[in-house]
Amino acid sequence: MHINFHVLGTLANTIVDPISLNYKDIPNFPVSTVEGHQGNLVFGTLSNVKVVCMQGRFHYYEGYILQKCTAPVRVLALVGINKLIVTNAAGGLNPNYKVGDIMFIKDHINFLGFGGNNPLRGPNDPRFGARFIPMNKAYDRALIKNAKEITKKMGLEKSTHEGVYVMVGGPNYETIAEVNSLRMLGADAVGMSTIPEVLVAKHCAMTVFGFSIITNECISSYDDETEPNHQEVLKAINSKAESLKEFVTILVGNIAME
Ligand SMILES: O=P(O)(O)O[C@@H]1C[C@H](O)[C@@H](CO)O1
Ligand code: HPA
Repeated sequence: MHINFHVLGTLANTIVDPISLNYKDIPNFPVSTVEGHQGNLVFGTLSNVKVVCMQGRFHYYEGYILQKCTAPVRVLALVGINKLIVTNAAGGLNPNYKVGDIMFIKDHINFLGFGGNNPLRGPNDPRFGARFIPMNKAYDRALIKNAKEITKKMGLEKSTHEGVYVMVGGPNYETIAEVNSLRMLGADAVGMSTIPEVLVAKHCAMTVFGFSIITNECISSYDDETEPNHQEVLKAINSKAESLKEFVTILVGNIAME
């Protein structure tokens, strides 16, 4: 199983018998350039399950093409990973979402993909998967159900949602008109990542579970004086790190028992 715990890099510290490889020491691997993304691939066990954890991911806005951003997912497939947990920091578009809430991703809107910017663009490599792939069942329903049961037992029910994630290119945060249009499209949370990795994971038939940590409430009024910033994003993530580590550890154990 692979856990993409880029933002909660501290999860990697709970991995038993860790073997950590710095991205710069892996041939042709991209390197993380974003604050909070540490840049290690950590192998070990969690809940007695063999896992690989990515401490740091790659974004289109860093200048990498999407094929490069998602290359690690294919590396993981080649080392035998068939289940992927993806996480991200996201702005809350849904007015009911508060900072620190968790949103299980039930679906996504691939804004970059609408124009054809897709990591699967180009000649298809049939060793990984088919040319045309369905995405209507991208996020595993059984794992969402399982995750809901865990957060309920942890007393997090009221701060947990199930919603639609939309990816924009970044690195700027959204204008007010953009926030309002993304809401109209039916998105609940907005971020700058995750979807390319999910596309590549689905191409090679991985089971995917994803969740967003709501790090800021998107600003939708011209009267609002506040501005989003990366420090508040990091602060919100850090404040949730312990409970999310517990959540992921239980989820991994449950998946292994299935
Ligand atoms: O890497 P993710 O998508 O989790 O983090 C979001 C998007 C940007 O990298 C950053 C903006 O604050 O947070
Ligand atoms: N917009 C886009 N990406 C983000 C945000 C946001 O408000 N917060 C964290 N990542």
